[in-house]
Amino acid sequence: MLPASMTEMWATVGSTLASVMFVWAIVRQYCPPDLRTFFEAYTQRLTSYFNPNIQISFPEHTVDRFNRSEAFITVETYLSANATKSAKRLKAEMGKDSSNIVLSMDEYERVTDEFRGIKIRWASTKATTETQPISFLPPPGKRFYKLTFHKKHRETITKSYLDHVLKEGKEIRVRNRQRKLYTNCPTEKWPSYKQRMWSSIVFEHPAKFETIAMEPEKKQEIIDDLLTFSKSKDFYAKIGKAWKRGYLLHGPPGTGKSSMIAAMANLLNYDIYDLELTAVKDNTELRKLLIETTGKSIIVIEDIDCSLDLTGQRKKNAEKSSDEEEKPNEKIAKKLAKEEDSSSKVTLSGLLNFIDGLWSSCGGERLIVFTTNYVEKLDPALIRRGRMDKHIELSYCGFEAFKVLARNYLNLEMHPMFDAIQRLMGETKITPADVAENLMPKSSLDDADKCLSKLIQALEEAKELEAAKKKDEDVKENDPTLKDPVVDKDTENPQ
Ligand SMILES: Nc1ncnc2c1ncn2[C@@H]1O[C@H](COP(=O)(O)OP(=O)(O)OP(=O)(O)O)[C@@H](O)[C@H]1O
Ligand SMILES: [Mg+2]
Repeated sequence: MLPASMTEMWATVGSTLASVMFVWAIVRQYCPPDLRTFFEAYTQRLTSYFNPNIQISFPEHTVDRFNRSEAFITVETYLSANATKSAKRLKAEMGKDSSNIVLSMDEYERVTDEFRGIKIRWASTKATTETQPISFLPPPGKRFYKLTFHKKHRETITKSYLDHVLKEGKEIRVRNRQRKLYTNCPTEKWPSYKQRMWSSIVFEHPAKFETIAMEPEKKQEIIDDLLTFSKSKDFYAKIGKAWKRGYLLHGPPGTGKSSMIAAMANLLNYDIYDLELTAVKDNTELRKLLIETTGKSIIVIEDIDCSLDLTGQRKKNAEKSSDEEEKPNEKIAKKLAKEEDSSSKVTLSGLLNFIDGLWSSCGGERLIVFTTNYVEKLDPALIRRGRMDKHIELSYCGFEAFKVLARNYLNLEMHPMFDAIQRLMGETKITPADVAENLMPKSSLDDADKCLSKLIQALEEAKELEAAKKKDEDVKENDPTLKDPVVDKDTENPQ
C-alpha cells in the first residue's frame, strides 16, 4: 500500500495536469491565432533542442494540389514493397488493371527500415486540418509519410538513403506499371480537350525473344545490344549523346519484324508508340507528337517506305514533267496528287529532325524503330548509322530458326523428318510465318508427324514453283521476242 503522503502527491500531480490541460484547451480556443502560433513555434524549438531526432516529411499533395507529389508516390511504392513486410496494419487497394491488390501502410502505422546498419523509422500520418473553405481541390497536405532518424546520421540519410529510396521506388514503379500501346490520333481532332494526341490501350503482346525464330547468335547479339542500351544512361551522358537508339528492321513480309518489336518492348519493359505517319499533317505536328512521348518507350514507324515519299525522286520527276506540254488528263492527275499531298506534308527533313534533331533528346531512353520490306527504296540519309544505328535483316526461315518454331509449336527437339526439312530449306525459300502456319495444329488429331509432313509438302511446292519461275525466266532470256516491254513508271502517261 502507498503511504498517505505519496497518495496525496499523486493526487496533486493529477489535478495539476488536469488543470494545465483545461487551461491549454481554453487558451487554444480563445487565444488570438498570432499568439498561439508563437507559443507553438516556441514549444517546437524547445522540444527540438532536447530531441536528438530529425524528421523529414513527404506530403501527398504539392503546392498546386492537383497532382500527387512524385516524391510521395515513390516513397509509397518503396514502402509498399519493403516495409509492408513488417507493418501490422495494411491498406489494400485495387491495382491499376483491376487484376491485383496493392498493399500499402495504413494511416498512423509505423515501420522501421535499415540502411547501412542505421535504423530508420517511417510513419504514415494524416494532418488534422482546420475547417476548410468549400473547395473542389483535395485538402492541402492531408496525408504524408514521415521519416525519423538520429541527427548523427544526417549526412548518410539525406545524401545516400533518400537516393536509394527514390531509385528503388522508381524501379518498382516501372516494374509494376502497365505497359501501353499508343497510336497517334488524326491531327484535326487535337483541339478538342477530350482528345489526346496519342490514344492508348494496354499492351499485352505475348511475343518474346525465346519465341522469335532466327539464328541463335544473331538473336543474342540483338538482346545484348538492347540490354546494353538500357543500362547506358551514364555512358550516353559521358559521350554527349542523347540516350536513344535507332533500329531498322528490314526483310520480306512475314519474317517477324512486328513480332520482334513486341519482343523488344517485353524484354525492356517499354511502352510502344506506333506512329502512323500518314495521319500526321506536317512537321510541326510530328514534333508535337514527339514531345508528348515518354521515356522508356519504343517509337515505331512501320512500313516506312509506304508512309512517305522518302526517296525524294518521284516528286522531282513530277516537277520536271510540268515544264513539258501538259495533257488534260495529266492536269487532273496533278490536281489529285496535290490534294493528296496536302493531307500529309511530313517531309524527309522533318522526319530526320524528328529522329535526331534537338527535340528528339527530350525524355531520353527511347528506341526508334523503322520497318520496311524494301530497304533499297529508302533514302540513305534516313538510314545512315547514327540515325538508324542498327540494321537488322529478318530473312527467310533457316534450319536453326525452324528448330525454334518446332520447339515452340510442337515441343520437338529432334525428329526423323528434320533431315528432309533441312535439305529442302537449303533448296528453297519459305518465310517463318509460313512455317509457323504449317506447324500449327489445326485439330486435336494433328500430331507432330502430320504437321511436319504438311511443312515438307509446302516446301516441295515452293521448290517446284521456284523452278517453274526460273525456267520461265530462262526461256524469256534466250528469246528476246518474249521479253516484257520496259515501262518507266515515273514517266508513264496516266491515261
Ligand atoms: N521470326 C519469327 N519467329 C516467330 N514467329 C514468326 C516469325 N516471323 C513471323 N512469325 C509469325 O508470323 C506472323 C507474322 O509475323 P510478323 O507480323 O511479325 O511479320 P512482319 O515481318 O512484320 O510482316 P510484314 O512485313 O508483313 O509486316 C506472326 O504472328 C508470327 O506468328
Ligand atoms: Mg509487320
